[in-house]
Amino acid sequence: MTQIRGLGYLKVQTRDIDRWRELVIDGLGFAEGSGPDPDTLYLRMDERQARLIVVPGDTDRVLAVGWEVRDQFALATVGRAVEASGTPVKMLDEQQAAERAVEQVITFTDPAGVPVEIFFGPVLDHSPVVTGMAQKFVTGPQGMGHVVLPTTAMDETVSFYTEVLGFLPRGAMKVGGGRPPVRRVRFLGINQRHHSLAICPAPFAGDPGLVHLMVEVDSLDAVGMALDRVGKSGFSISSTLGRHTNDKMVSFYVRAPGGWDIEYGTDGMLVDETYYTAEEITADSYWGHDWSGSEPLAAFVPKSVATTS
Ligand SMILES: Cc1ccc(O)c(O)c1CC[C@@H]1C(=O)CC[C@]2(C)C(=O)CC[C@@H]12
Ligand SMILES: [Fe+2]
Repeated sequence: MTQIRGLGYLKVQTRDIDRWRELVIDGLGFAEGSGPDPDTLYLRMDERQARLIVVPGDTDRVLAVGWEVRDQFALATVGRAVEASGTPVKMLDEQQAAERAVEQVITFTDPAGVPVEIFFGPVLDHSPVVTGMAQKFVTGPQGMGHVVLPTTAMDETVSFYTEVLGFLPRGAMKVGGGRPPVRRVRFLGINQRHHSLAICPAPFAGDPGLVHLMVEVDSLDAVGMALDRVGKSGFSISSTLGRHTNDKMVSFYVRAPGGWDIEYGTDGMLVDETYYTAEEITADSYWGHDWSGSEPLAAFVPKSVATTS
């Protein structure tokens, strides 16, 4: 039984904070919050102080994938399991926890090299969440959404998340034509959201360390309006609107500065663990999701020619 309850927050660094602001606030309708650093973008989706944190810097990369546990006892259990697996764990001090607006947080690096944080006790902001399209983000017991992480060490990374952190397999899809040696994207879940994490075999590790972040909203109209807005602002649409075969989400993907995507969707299914068995899908979508206009993901091209904006 996993202790992890959901994706809690995502912290990224970017070279283009102004463009990030246009994307997430003007385009996707995140609510602007506030936090300790005046130059950092704190983005609210719900009663949390921040779910998405965008920090200006000299590279585009993931700074932390934050996973939430119930309480201090669950946090200690996860910390012991990670240590026992041979991965060194650091407990952050009170000030570092306060910066993250949580009570307590531990950090370590996963086998893909992604910085992971496990926390409990998010600090709430009870002021109204004023979103750009009056939409509500679907969070709560399903967490913030999902992330897809690239890895050059597929087996180690999947073992770590399943056997050490207790993520549950939620199916897979063959990639790269499906010919031997067969490679699969693996979807992993920890709550009723079909997947909170997917691990994707990629040829290049390192920055940005992300394939995409998915956030879900409560109406198709908000998805359509966001698609219009980011298109008008000149952002590259990596994938057109479509419905996924596994989580049934209707979504589009927009390229963020840094060479990775934000998936913006609605109508995702709820998994009933009593009856669920892990499936292998043979198409990513029932309709739509045309990736043909996509600029290459940074995780799929060598560093020197990576698309970074
Ligand atoms: C197939 C699928 C199901 C549900 C999702 O939320 C979802 O994001 C996907 C696609 C995952 C993934 C991607 O986003 C980038 C392009 C990828 C790596 C592929 O080339 C196959 C799987 C795709
Ligand atoms: Fe996704």
